[in-house]
Amino acid sequence: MKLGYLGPVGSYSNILTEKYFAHSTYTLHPHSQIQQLFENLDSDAIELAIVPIRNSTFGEVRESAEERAIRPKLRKLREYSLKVEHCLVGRQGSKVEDVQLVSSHEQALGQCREYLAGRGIAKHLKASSTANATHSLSTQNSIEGVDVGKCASICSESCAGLFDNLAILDKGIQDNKDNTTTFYLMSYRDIDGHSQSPITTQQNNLFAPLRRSRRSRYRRAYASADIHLQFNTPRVRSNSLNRSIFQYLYTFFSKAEKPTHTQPINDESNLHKEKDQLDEFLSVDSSSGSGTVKKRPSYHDLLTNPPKQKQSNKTKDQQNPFAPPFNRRRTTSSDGLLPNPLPSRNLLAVSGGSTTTTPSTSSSPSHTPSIVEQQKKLTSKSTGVHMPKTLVLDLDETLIHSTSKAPARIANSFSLGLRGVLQGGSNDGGAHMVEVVLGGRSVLYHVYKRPHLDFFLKKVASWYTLVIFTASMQEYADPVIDWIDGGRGVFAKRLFRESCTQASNGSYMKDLDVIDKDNDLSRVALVDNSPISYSINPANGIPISGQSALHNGRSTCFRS
Ligand SMILES: O=C(O)C(=O)Cc1ccccc1
Repeated sequence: MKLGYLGPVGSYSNILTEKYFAHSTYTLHPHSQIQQLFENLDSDAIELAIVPIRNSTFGEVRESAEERAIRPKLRKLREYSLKVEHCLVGRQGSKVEDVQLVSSHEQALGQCREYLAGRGIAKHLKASSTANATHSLSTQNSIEGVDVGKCASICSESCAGLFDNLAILDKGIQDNKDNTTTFYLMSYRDIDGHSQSPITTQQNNLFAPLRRSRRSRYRRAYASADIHLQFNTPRVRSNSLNRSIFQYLYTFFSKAEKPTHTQPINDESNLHKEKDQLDEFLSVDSSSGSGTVKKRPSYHDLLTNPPKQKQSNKTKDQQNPFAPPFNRRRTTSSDGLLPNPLPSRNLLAVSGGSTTTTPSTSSSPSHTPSIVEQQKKLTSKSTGVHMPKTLVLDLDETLIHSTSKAPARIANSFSLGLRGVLQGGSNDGGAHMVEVVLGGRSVLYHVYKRPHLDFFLKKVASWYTLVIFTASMQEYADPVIDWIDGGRGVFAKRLFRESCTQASNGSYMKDLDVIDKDNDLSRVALVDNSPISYSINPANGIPISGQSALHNGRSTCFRS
């Protein structure tokens, strides 16, 4: 069987291919471009291809994602992991201090970014593979006008050993010592009788929004599989972290796939289920026609045509007669009405009845070790170069939806005096009840989790430091956060209304410097349904559709 890989000899794809396929069943065919691999699969010139998919440090392999995206019928048969250790390689006699230009595959450059920055190696040249870059270093006199004595490449140790005139200048230069690349074995065929349904369709829909220029290609390719795509690219200014979080959001479930180099992939249904969960989380509707991506509101849409509850020109607080002025914590308003503990909604104040104590602000049951503690442990092992990334999450309409109106079907039980019981955290009608006591009066909120919130939090908590930043009041938000945290300790920090900055029009903005003024903002992103929230740090914002928009007639959207 003909198996293609990204060559030439010495590339990481070659190392992996030799490791698993060096026997008589396969003839190995190096390719100089990832795109060629896919085209040869299309034309049947090769039956199988080893394709680099993603890296633990630098994320998705862009070309592979793009090529997979336009081939919904291509199947993943197996998955392999390769630990990747990079060397800086130069001509014999050259020194690290002299290197001005480094060439390699963009993945390798990305995986060594901090190393290169630390040594002032500023010129980076992308090559089709690590081995090709190294081959050029060996054979050319200058690269991009820089004398080859001042050039280097990044490749494996075994690749460096293939060239007599080259020497290893430094070893283990990847930023993350535990640097692993995942490869897929891909084919249009059923190999070894493993019948596979195409798995790429849904994932690919998720990649598709990333590249505007490729849309017509995607559209045509999908149309041939009777899948009709709609595109919507949220127009956010990006920094590398929110790009990577976008990538995560779009490819969430590819991370959930298990390494299967010894087993065929046969848990398709799980993969699809998990992907559906993400779609729902992101309000991508995969139920309306196979693989159709429902339009998510873009950044621009959100600014010009905000979700319903924000359509008025009035500020969040102006809309709400109960809202207190910013930065003035009080328990009663001057008009004697209850202050609004939430940032933006008109509330129905529920009065009367005996008041119960608001759950304590730090009442998370203690679990040892909590996710945050586990993460701290991991971080303390990491080098100073590897600072954790912080994912800041808005609360209302991003993670939860709440209302102070009793849903019709539970209104009766509510009036029968269930409140005392519910306050302890029971569910009724899918809602969790939170009683907020302000100024001696209480309001009961029905709080609904965004679908699959628990799964989402579990996943992101293992990758990022999580912070809740809400424009709601602490008295309301704390018990809600306690509930969604469920004693896991997923949130490292909680920031409330008093940490917001109020704009001249009264709306609340979230200045990310508040989290930690020494924090490097390139490592912080804020997921928020309201673009105003990240208007101080627009490059750090990740829009997400507001949950109440999802609520329209789709009660299943809010499950606990
Ligand atoms: O260029 C190579 O050697 C490849 O096979 C792609 C790649 C690059 C960097 C890490 C892993 C795979």
